Amino acid sequence: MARKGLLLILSSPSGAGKSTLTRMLMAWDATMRFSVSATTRAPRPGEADGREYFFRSRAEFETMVRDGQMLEHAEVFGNFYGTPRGPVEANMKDGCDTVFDIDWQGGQQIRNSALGRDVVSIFVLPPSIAELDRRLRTRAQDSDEVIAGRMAKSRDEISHWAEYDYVLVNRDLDATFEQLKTILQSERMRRDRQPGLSDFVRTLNKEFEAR
Ligand SMILES: Nc1ncnc2c1ncn2[C@@H]1O[C@H](COP(=O)(O)OP(=O)(O)OP(=O)(O)O)[C@@H](O)[C@H]1O
Ligand SMILES: Nc1nc2c(ncn2[C@@H]2O[C@H](COP(=O)(O)O)[C@@H](O)[C@H]2O)c(=O)[nH]1
Repeated sequence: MARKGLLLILSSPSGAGKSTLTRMLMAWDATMRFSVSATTRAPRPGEADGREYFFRSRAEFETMVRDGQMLEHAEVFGNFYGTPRGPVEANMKDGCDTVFDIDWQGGQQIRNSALGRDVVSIFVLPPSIAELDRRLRTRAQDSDEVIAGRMAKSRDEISHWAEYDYVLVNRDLDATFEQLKTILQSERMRRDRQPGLSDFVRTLNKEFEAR
């Protein structure tokens, strides 16, 4: 049986560090594929179309939804975000794992979809609300108004933590990344144990028979 790709979903309140952790994971594991979302929000300085996001107009986004091209989509902080279905299905077919940086609404939709059995979901919490605010400010990518809006929504996002398989408190970045790698390695072992071990146990049984 061909190996199935895992769907590793990372969610958190804005600024807790999931994009940073996702980038670290992509740099660490060359086989991991990043699900590039489509969004109607404007690009930040340094963001490129097709790399961080597919930047689309509202009309283009609505067409993608209407044509069934989205695996999930949601309104987040006044903009639309969605996961294009095609690349995720291609990754699964190739037996490659995919990492998603999406909010709780998207996490819920993918978990409840036909692909839900292959989901491993991780919620990232900030060490404190003051630190969350500090991280959004020091990232220096959003206006004060946008930051205030994101902080106001963070309580609601955090209220979904218990829906996730794993919860990480991102205090020290390197320590959190170690935990993330441990989760991935364990989940890969669980997925791979059947095909590999069946052959090995058959060999052990032959040894029993030869005694
Ligand atoms: N453990 C940490 N300690 C200190 N700073 C951190 C830590 N983790 C991430 N950061 C910093 O916090 C800021 C926000 O991180 P990041 O952009 O990854 O958050 P996010 O959860 O992806 O936010 P969004 O949902 O808005 O995309 C960045 O400047 C990042 O470098
Ligand atoms: N439901 C989805 N949420 C998504 C997707 N892509 C990103 N996001 C989430 O939106 C917020 C804001 O992101 P930002 O890049 O503007 O800071 C954050 O929580 C992302 O995780 C998606 O495809 N679907």
